[in-house]
Amino acid sequence: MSLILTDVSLTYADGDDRVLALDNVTLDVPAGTVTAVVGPSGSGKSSLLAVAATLIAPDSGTVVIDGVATSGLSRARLAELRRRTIGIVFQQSNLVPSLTAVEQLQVMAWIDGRSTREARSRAMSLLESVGMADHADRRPHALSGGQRQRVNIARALMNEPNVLLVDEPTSALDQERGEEIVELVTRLSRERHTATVLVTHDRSLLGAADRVAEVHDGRLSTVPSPPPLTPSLPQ
Ligand SMILES: Nc1ncnc2c1ncn2[C@@H]1O[C@H](COP(=O)(O)OP(=O)(O)OP(=O)(O)O)[C@@H](O)[C@H]1O
Repeated sequence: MSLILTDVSLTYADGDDRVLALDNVTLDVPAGTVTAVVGPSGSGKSSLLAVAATLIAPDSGTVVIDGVATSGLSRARLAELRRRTIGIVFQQSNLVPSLTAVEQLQVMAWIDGRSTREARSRAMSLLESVGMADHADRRPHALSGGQRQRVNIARALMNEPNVLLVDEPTSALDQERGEEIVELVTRLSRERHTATVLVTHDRSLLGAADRVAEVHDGRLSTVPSPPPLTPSLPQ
């Protein structure tokens, strides 16, 4: 299944004027692939993610998720679609301070009305797949920025979404941790067949993405992917 945006335009009210945030954007993200979206501040990256997440309805154009056209759906139906189909990793870690890593994930299943035992075993297996099984009982304050981001990513996958939207996952991390997070997102997207969009301002992190799309003043263009990063040789 996939995420398809076709001719999407979005404006925001700005006093008596309107700001054009997305200008006829078309993007097709197949299952199991990662499209990285890069662009300068204010170019429309967050707007693109918000439209893909069905959090903002575009002025025109269509968003089709898993074959479902989202325009005209009720708020309740959109909320259900988001819960079941879309995993979102926000730029700011929004883990609950009082919950352990495994509980952060379990909450997602509780909201979805699933059984506690099944939720715990799925949460543990996801933490394992992001390299955090040993830290399952730690609360956010006892985790590093990169570890918190791993828990965020695992949590976004808890309800087995077909679409994964990741907003600037590396902004609080150094280069090496940033690369690890992008590689992790790519591996998980392939393993779990998610159609993934990853927004970043840092082009040097994009070696792992299948495709890079560049956004400027709300217009999107696909650019050739950079070659994979090669490890530097010892001196
Ligand atoms: N709620 C809003 N009301 C009015 N204008 C907005 C609103 N949100 C965003 N904009 C404008 O829309 C344009 C696109 O903003 P957006 O946040 O999508 O860019 P961005 O590429 O994500 O930026 P950044 O990298 O700084 O987060 C900008 O000109 C911004 O000022």
